[in-house]
Amino acid sequence: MPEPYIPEPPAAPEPAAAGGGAAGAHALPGPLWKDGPARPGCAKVDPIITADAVRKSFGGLVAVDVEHIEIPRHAITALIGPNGAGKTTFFNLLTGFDKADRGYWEFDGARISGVPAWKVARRGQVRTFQLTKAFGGLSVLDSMKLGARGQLGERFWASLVPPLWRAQEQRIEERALELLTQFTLYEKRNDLALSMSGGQRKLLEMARALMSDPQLVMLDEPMAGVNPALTQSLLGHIVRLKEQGMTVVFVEHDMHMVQATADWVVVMAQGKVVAEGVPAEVMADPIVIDAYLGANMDRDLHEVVEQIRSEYAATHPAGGPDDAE
Ligand SMILES: Nc1ncnc2c1ncn2[C@@H]1O[C@H](COP(=O)(O)OP(=O)(O)OP(=O)(O)O)[C@@H](O)[C@H]1O
Repeated sequence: MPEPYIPEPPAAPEPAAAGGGAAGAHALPGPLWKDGPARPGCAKVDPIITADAVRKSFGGLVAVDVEHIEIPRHAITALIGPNGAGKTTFFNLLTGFDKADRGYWEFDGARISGVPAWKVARRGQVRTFQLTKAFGGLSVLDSMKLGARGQLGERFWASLVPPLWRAQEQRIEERALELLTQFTLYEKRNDLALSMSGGQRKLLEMARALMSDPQLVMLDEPMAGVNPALTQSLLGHIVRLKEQGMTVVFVEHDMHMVQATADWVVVMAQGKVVAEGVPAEVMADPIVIDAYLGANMDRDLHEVVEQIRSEYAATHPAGGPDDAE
């Protein structure tokens, strides 16, 4: 289980780099944002998502209240924040899995607010879930095939022309096997998906999301409940998605993972975006530290860390027993 992290200001944070990115191995070609210092809602050079006045409440509780946000294209953005900050709810809204009270958002220049999840996915924006979805009694390969977009075989006219759907079926199977190989799950292709470890199911979910050749992949706590060996492998896969030209947004509690992977960090607290920027600067931001510690600043830090750890453990059961790959 990943441990929650209380950010500590680094001794000398790096100034905003021209590339705006984190790990040098996969540096970006140019800055991600425009006009002055990074701040909540700052304009991006090339946003893939733009959202305005997004609000969602549950009874009297305002879970999400985001004024304006832009997600940079071809970058890895980490969405962080304390438990209950509204991260998953915001994911659900952007991907059409939940309905906002109000708000407008665009994906790749076209409105997708109010668009249902399956249509959002068809347009090229897919997501995975914090707790891996049930795969029913399907084999690994069959659950991959279900992730394919626009299967001709499902269409009436195509069903009248068997060669058409056969060709489509074959392409889908080839793509599934290719992705299973990439995600080191090829040997498991005929196993029941349910028989796999929690970490392997996370890999399968990520691989399945790619069956529709998305432009944007949103991962909700991809590393939660995953053992350290598989965590490294998942990190590698996330970085590779960007190298393959995709944009990635992921929710993560472990700041070491965020620093190792993200080019950009968005911090939510109490439903709002309270900070944005490159990882080193965001971690040093007193607003971020305050968001994590809240009203606990006067308490012993170890005591606070232990409390947050136990709260996190109680609300985030492991996804299942983990095997190494
Ligand atoms: N279906 C729901 N019904 C009622 N309240 C909800 C519902 N979903 C979320 N909430 C509440 O909305 C707030 C934001 O929850 P959300 O799960 O989005 O936060 P989060 O930042 O993803 O938290 P975590 O890091 O613990 O997963 C919380 O107070 C939560 O209890």
